[in-house]
Amino acid sequence: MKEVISMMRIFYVDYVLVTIGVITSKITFLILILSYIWMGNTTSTEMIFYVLSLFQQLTTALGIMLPISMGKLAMFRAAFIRLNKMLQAEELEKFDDEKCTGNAQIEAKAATVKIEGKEVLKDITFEMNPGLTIISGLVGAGKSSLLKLILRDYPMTNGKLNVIGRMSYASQEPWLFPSSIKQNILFGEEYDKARYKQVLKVSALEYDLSLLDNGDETIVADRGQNLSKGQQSRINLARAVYRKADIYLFDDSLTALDRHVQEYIFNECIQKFLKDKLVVLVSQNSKQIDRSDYVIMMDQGTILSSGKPDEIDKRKLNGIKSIIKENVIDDVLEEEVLQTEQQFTKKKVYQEKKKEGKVDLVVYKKYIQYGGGFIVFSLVILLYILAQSFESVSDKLLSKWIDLQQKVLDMQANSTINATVYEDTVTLKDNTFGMYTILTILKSAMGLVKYYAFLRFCRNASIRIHNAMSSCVVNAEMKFFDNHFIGNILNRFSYDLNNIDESLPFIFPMVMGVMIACMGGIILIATVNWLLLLPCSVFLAILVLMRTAYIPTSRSLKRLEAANTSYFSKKSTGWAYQLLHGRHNNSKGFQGSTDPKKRIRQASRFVYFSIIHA
Ligand SMILES: Nc1ncnc2c1ncn2[C@@H]1O[C@H](COP(=O)(O)OP(=O)(O)OP(=O)(O)O)[C@@H](O)[C@H]1O
Repeated sequence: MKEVISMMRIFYVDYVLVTIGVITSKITFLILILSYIWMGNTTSTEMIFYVLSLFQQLTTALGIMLPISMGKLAMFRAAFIRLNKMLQAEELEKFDDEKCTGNAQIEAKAATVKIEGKEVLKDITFEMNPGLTIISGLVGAGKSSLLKLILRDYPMTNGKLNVIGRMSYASQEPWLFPSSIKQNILFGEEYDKARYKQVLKVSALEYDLSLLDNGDETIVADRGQNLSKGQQSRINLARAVYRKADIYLFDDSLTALDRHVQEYIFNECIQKFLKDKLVVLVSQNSKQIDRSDYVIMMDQGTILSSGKPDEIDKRKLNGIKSIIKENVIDDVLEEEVLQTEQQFTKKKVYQEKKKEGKVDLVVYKKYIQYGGGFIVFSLVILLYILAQSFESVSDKLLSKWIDLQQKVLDMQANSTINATVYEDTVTLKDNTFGMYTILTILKSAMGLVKYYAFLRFCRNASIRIHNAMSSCVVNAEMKFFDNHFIGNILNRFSYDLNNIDESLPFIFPMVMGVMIACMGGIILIATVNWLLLLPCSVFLAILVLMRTAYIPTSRSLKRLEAANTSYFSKKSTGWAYQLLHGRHNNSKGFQGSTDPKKRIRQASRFVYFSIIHA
């Protein structure tokens, strides 16, 4: 609500500037003509209206565009300052990991990490070389923190860390973004068909994808709701494996999988596919520990013991083993995974669709109701009609006054003219001018009043729509959030509300102004010479024809853009996650130019602007 009020203030300032510009230009025109006549020049109605039409063009540039540009300049300044502040923000330490080096090593010496005053890692010393290193330990021992230290996500307070080689990381919580499964795996990396197929195989995804109608083109819903936990984990893992790297860091990536799948991935992926790489796996599985090359056991942020599996302190290993999930738990998990996997093809998720045809009348009706109702809306329209009547009558009076002025000048030149007739003409001329001046002031005041009334109407509508939407979303059943992408919901609050809050108050008065001005113009023309209505109706017919071609096209393009914008809104939530957890992958992530939704959105936007200017 505060935002809407602030935005409306900007509009008020914009419109006051524009109205002042328009009023000033009208008064300037009046002074210009007066000065011209008072200097003894003769005029005619044709000439005055010709000058008026030229003056109106000047008014557009100086009275409308200039004040608006000044307002936009202020907005540009504010945006520029904010952007600059963001660009000047402190950066994380950079390290070049663009290319694989072919050799890999991680070495830490007395590394300590302190977060918010707490020592998360203490005096960590190790050396990891190609082969499988398993980090094990109790819950909260510091395993994930150690991976984050290697990724340089956690800053070191003491000690040294040296990482050689390109890294790839799979987080403990599977992270998926709303796009196809394929895009989730590629994550901006080049598509290599052979490697991709191989990765699907070693990540045990081939069978799952064969169950889906669209295979790997199936869209992943928000938080991967249409996938089982196991499938999410495997896609998360496949993404890390697909990336060509020297070092692979897997944070508890296999735990959510059933026993057989765990074993399959451990054998096929970790032990075979990545056999020459430096692989770090967080695991508490004793079988995996036994088959690793190097083990680091952690407790309370320190390394309890490290070395080859048969070298490490068995007593400590036994302590760890006791908390390892037993097969009984694995079996329960397996059953759960199977159940969810059976459901997975049945789940229906709402898909954004482009609407067709005209906007329903009920939409306009609702908007008017939110703005204050039909009576308020009629009053606003009445103000517009009143302002236009003043405008038309003042134009008429102007032409009458010019004719009378000319008549008076002619009478002054002709000495035989009757004095009473002369005086009557002068009085009529002065009265006409008086009326014209009053109407010019009135129409200027009416211009301000009508804009203010309209903006208040729009502001009320915006606030009420916003409140109604918020209350609907807040009170919605959980099912609503399960079936709708968060991006769709966000899109309603950002893109769509933005159109209502910002575009409508600007465009609607313009449309009404032009419509009523056209009607006023036609009436004025009819009062001068009704025969002029004939060419007028030809132009009107051409305009209506152009409108019938333009409106459906622009409406359709706007809908296309909106339908594809939701996709970006939902990705933006992924972006935040990527910033937190995927930064180290240095991935191009969502920038992939192959994204069809992105292309459709950009193309529809471009065509829309092109047809507006055409
Ligand atoms: N960003 C952080 N801010 C504050 N404390 C943190 C942060 N990261 C980790 N810690 C703390 O450090 C300790 C180790 O956490 P970490 O997640 O590394 O443990 P873990 O061994 O991976 O646990 P789990 O097996 O449950 O994943 C915990 O006590 C945790 O609260």
